Amino acid sequence: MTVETQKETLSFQTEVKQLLHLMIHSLYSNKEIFLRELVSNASDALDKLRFKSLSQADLVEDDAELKIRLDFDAAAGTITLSDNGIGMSRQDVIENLGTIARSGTADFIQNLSGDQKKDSKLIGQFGVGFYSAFIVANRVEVLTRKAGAPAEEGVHWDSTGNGEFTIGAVELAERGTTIILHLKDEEKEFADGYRLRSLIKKYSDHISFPVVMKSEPQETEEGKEAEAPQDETVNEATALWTLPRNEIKDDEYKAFYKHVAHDFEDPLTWSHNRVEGALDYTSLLYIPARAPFDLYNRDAPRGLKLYIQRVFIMDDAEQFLPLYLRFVKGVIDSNDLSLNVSREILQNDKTVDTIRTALSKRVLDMLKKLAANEPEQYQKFWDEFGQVLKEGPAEDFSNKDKIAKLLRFSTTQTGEAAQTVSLDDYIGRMREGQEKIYYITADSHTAAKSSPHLEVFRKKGVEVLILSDRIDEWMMNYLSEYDGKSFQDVGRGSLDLGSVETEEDKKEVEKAAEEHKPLLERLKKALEDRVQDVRVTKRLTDSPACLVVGDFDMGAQMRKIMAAAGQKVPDSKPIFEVNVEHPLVQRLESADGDERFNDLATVLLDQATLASGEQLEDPGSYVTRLNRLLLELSR
Ligand SMILES: Nc1ncnc2c1ncn2[C@@H]1O[C@H](COP(=O)(O)OP(=O)(O)OP(=O)(O)O)[C@@H](O)[C@H]1O
Repeated sequence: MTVETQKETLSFQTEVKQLLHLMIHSLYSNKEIFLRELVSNASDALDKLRFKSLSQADLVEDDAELKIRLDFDAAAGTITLSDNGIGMSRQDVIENLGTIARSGTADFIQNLSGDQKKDSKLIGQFGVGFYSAFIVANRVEVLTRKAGAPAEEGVHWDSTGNGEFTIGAVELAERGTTIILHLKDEEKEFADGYRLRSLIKKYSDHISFPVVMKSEPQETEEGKEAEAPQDETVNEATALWTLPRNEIKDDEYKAFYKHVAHDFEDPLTWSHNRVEGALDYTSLLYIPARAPFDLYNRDAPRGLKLYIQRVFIMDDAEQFLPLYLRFVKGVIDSNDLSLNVSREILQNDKTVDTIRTALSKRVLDMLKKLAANEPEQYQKFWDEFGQVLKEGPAEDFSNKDKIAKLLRFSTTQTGEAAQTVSLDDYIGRMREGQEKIYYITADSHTAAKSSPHLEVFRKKGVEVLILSDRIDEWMMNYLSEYDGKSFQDVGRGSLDLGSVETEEDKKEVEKAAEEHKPLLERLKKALEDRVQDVRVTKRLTDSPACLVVGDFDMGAQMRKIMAAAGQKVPDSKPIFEVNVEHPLVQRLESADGDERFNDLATVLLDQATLASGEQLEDPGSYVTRLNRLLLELSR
C-alpha cells in the first residue's frame, strides 16, 4: 500500500454502533458465519461487475477471470479476503460501511430487549452482512477500488468497530475489494487453512465464483525442497440452481439459502424447478423461517435475484411474484429475457407475467405441501407470514381458493388467540345441517370472544371463526365461499343457522316479534337517530341486546381503516336486536313514563355498542344515565 492521503476519521451512524454491539454479543455462538457473509458480499460484487461489463466491456480491463481469494497469516492472526469485483468509491465506502440505509432500522433497534438470546433471533430479521466481521476481528481494514476508476482512487477504510473508522486515499493497482481481518486473540484459530477450507465448503460451495486459496504445504522427504504452494479452487463454484435436483443435498440447499438471503437460520422449505418448453427458466424459491423487520413496509426491498442465462442482472426483482408473496426469497434464471432488461421493461413484459403466474402457483403448492407434510413447520410459517398471505384473496383473485386453503384461524372451539384452524378442519367439524362457515370480526381476540353475537352459536355448539387482525374484514370482502359453503359474518344481516335451527326456533322468534310489536315500535321511535331498525333477536341467550350490521353496510373494522386513511366513511346505522326473554328488556317493556323508557333503552343501546368493541360518541351521558338508573334501583 502506498502512502495514505486525504485521511479522515468519521463516526459510524448511531444505528451501526448499536447493530455492531448487538451482533458481536448475540451472534457469538454463530461466529463462523462471518466468512459466509464476506464471501457472499464478494460474490455479489463479482455479479455486479459481470453485469456492468455487459454494456461496458472495458471495465474488466485485463483481469477477466472473476474470483475470490482467501489468504491467511497464522503468525499475524489475519485473514484476507479479496475479490476483483465492482469495488467501491470513497463515497460508496462511507455510505455502505458507515451507515445503514434501510428505513425503520432505528425503530427495530429500539425494540430490542437487551436479552441476548432473544435478540440474537431478532437479528435474523435484519440480515447480518459486512459488520459480522467484527464478531471475530478487533480491527478490520478494507482496501477497495471501483472498477473503471484510476489506481490513485483506491480507498483504505480502517476500524476497530468502536464507534469510528478512518478513511483515506491509497493507490491500488487492481480493482475490487480486499478485506483484512485482524483476529481477536481468542479467534486466531480461524487463521488456519483446514478450518477456512471447511468453512468455504460448508457455506459457500455453490456460489457462482471460485474461491481460491494457496494449497497447504506438503510434507517433504528429507533433503528435498518443498514445493511452493499452488493456487487451488476450494469450492465447487457452480451456481447451485444450475445443478439437477437429485445432485443437491438438503444441506447444500440450506447453505445456498443463507448466501442468497443473508440469513443465518435455515429456511422452512424450498422448491427448485427447471421449466422447459414455451418458456425456459429455472427457479429456486425459499420460504424463510422468520419475517424481516420491515415486512409490512410495502416499499422495503423484496423479490428474487434475477439471472439471465446465468448472468446476475439484479437483486430484488419484485416483478416475479405478487406482493402478498413478498416473503419468498430465491433466484430466477431465465433464458428468454434479454440481457439488457431494466425494471421498467420487466414491468410490462408478457414473459414476466407468465413466469409470475407460474411462480405464484408454485409457492402456493409448496406451502400446501408444507401444511400437509409438516404441519408444525407450516404453523411457524403462518405465525410469521400469515398476515401477508391474507392480502392474497384480494390481490390474486384467480388463486383465492388455493390461498383460502392455506389460511389459519382462531375459533370459538380452540378458545385461544393462536391461529391454528384451517377451513378444512372447520368444515370437518360442522354440525349436521350447518350450511355456512360462520365468522366474527372484532378489533381484538378478547373483544371477539366475549361478543354477545356468539351466544346462540355456543348454545347450538356451532364453531365460529374469530377474526381480529386488521386486514380480516377487508380480506373477507374477497372470500364469499369455500368448498361450496358461503361465509357468514355473525354480526351482519339476519341470522341464518340453516337446519341447525329447528322450525320451532323459527316460529318462536316470529311469535315473539308479533307479541312484542309495541315494544319494538316504541324502541324504534326512541332510538331512531341511532339505529335503522329494531327487531327480536335469535342471536342472544344471555345478553339483553346487540348491534347488527346491515347486509350491505360497511363493518366497523373497515370503517376504521377507511377513516384512518382519510377517506369518507359512508353513513349507515346499525340494527338493534333485543332479547325479549331478558329481564332488563322485560323491565323496559313495563317501564312507565317516556323518560325512564328512553334512559333504559339508550343504556341498552350504549352497552350493545360497547360490547361490539366500539366507542361511545357521548360516554358522559351514558354514565349519567346509568347512575340515574342505579340510584332508582337502590331506592
Ligand atoms: N466485497 C465488496 N465489494 C463491493 N461492495 C461491497 C463489498 N462488501 C460490501 N459491499 C457494499 O457494502 C454494502 C453493505 O454490505 P452489507 O453486507 O453490510 O449489507 P448487504 O450485503 O447490502 O445486506 P445484507 O448483508 O444485510 O443482506 C453492500 O450492499 C455493498 O454495496
